[in-house]
Amino acid sequence: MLDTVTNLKSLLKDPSLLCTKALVAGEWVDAEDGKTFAVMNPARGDVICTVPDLTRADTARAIKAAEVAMKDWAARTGKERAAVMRKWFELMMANQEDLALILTAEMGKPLAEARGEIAYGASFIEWFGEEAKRIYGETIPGHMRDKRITVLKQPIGVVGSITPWNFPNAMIARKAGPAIAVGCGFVCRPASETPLSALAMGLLGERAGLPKGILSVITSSRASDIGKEFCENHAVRKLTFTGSTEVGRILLRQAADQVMKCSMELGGNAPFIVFDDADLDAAVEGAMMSKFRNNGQTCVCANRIYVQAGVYDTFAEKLAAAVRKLNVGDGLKDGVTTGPLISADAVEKVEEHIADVVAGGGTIVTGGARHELGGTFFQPTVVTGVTQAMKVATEETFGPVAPLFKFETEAEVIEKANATIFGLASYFYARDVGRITRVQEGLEYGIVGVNTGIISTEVAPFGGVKQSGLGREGSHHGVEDYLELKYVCLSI
Ligand SMILES: NC(=O)C1=CN([C@@H]2O[C@H](COP(=O)(O)OP(=O)(O)OC[C@H]3O[C@@H](n4cnc5c(N)ncnc54)[C@H](OP(=O)(O)O)[C@@H]3O)[C@@H](O)[C@H]2O)C=CC1
Ligand SMILES: O=C(O)CCCC(=O)O
Repeated sequence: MLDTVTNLKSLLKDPSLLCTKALVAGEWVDAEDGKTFAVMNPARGDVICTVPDLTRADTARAIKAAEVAMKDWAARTGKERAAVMRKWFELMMANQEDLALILTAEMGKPLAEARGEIAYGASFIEWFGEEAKRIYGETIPGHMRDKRITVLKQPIGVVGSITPWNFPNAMIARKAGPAIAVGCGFVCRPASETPLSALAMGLLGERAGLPKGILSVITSSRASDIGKEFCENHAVRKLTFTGSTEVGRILLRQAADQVMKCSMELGGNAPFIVFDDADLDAAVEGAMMSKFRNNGQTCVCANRIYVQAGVYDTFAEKLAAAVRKLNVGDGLKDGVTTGPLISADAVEKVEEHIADVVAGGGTIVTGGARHELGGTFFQPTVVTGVTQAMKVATEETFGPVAPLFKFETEAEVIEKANATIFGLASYFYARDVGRITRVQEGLEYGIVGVNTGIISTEVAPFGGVKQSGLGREGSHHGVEDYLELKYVCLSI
């Protein structure tokens, strides 16, 4: 174990970024009961280090500290808060390489993608820091001659955050950014698989000048305990969650008891549609990015690829050729494009989906099995002959499997694309302007990528409809979920 810590530390320009204590109420601490849990490297299957396994009581301390600290923080001007956030952004970018190394070690994505995620995460801190200066209220013409109506926007209160392992930095940044920018205290509980990126962000936030207690990082293997503390502690006024729809539902039920405002960024089942008038090479490139980014482990990854009959075979050949060029391996090695899956469970789910396609009469064009590297490495896979009756049509695979469905007409594919409880991201490739307009309007999704496989940016509202979630993250809309409106009626 010590060897691995030393190895990772020796790669870092600033070894102090590899934190093995938790950040609670402005102090770097152990768990109150002294327990710890191990953080694994999914590419090597060994332990990187251990971190404190914090309890509900530790979380309650962090919440109390956030409640106290936000009084002064919220009273500062937007410009003052923006200055601290600017510094935080700059420190994240100055330490991009170290943060990326830590991220790849604990999560497995290739280093180039990890660098991209750090820049993406930092962009939310930068963007929302700038928004801190623009939290405008309103005046409304009075309803009587002697009445003046104003609407104030005030920070909602302490925010509890629960995030997944697939974006250990960016998912926290796009919640912490708006919360802290508008003046809230923020208590985050990163996924138990990936606490190290969160701790490093916490350390840089501290160095940037965030006041003690404004940001706590609760490392814990006891996810449901921490979720309960967030939902039952009266000081917490907002819960923000990214993860599966299943856990989102549990948290929404729990949060109902104290009528807490919730943002939920949940599962997806993204359709990726290729029409026969599309630029096929561009569509293949877009599908590669959308499907295989993060080894298929994002909620906006293409999950169902619908290809119009006339171009189906050609598209399948071109996609399979591109997939065969992917280089699977340890994300820390040069030239690797595709890391391991996060866990043995994830591998099993991928295998289950492929077996279900084959049992239903589908064909494996490339891949289809565990990778010779062993562990949780899996061959990037393309399957054809996929139908709406198969599991991949309704379940999120969260892995490197591109299932190709054949369709004939525009109306048919819109109906099939919408036949899901999810509604996060969708994509299509076409050139006819009438078709582009009809299809973007017809897709029941929070996000539509037209002739692009990448839609993520801090300047646009990210979020889903139906059972993919509630609320939007990013853009000027992203601060609204962290604010309360106060209507003031002045009689003169
Ligand atoms: N929308 C998205 O981006 C994501 C979607 N998913 C989907 O969910 C599937 C399962 O992935 P998984 O990571 O297990 O997602 P989960 O929804 O189980 O986990 C997300 C976060 O919630 C925490 N959590 C789990 N149970 C509870 C609970 N009862 N109360 C409070 N917090 C809880 C987890 O903690 P811990 O780390 O300890 O488990 C983690 O931090 C994936 O295969 C994918 O289909 C997953 C991740 C992200
Ligand atoms: O998987 C997620 O939860 C978010 C996808 C990352 C992004 O593109 O913003």
